[in-house]
Amino acid sequence: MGSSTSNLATSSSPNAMSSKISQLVDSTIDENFVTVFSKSWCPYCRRAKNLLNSLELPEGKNIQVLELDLRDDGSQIQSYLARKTGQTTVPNIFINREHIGGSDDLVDLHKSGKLVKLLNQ
Ligand SMILES: N[C@@H](CCC(=O)N[C@@H](CS)C(=O)NCC(=O)O)C(=O)O
Repeated sequence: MGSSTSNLATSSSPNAMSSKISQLVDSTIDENFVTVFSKSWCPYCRRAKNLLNSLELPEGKNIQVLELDLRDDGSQIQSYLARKTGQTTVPNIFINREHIGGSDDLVDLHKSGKLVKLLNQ
């Protein structure tokens, strides 16, 4: 599981900053099979990451985790995610570009058998 430590908190203008944040979030979701926007101390995030790590991913498919509390641009990413998905909490999970929701949504998907199908599509 990867974890990005770079950040975009620069001295750019607010508009340039927000466009960089949206590009970062959208390209991360596009370029990774699973993306988890997380916080390192969050128990729901831990549960989601543990569940995803316990499942086999097809060859070449990856999980990218961004720990928002460890980044200077974390609160801007969280605000953009709230606008994009309507979800204000972490974890905020995407699989194959599809917004899944949070930890409870992921666990429900797993219980119904749909998570394994989503991971193997
Ligand atoms: N039902 C949600 C609960 C998630 C939740 O409450 N996350 C907390 C952190 S553990 C949160 O995002 N709090 C607001 C924040 O950190 O900004 C889920 O299953 O994902």
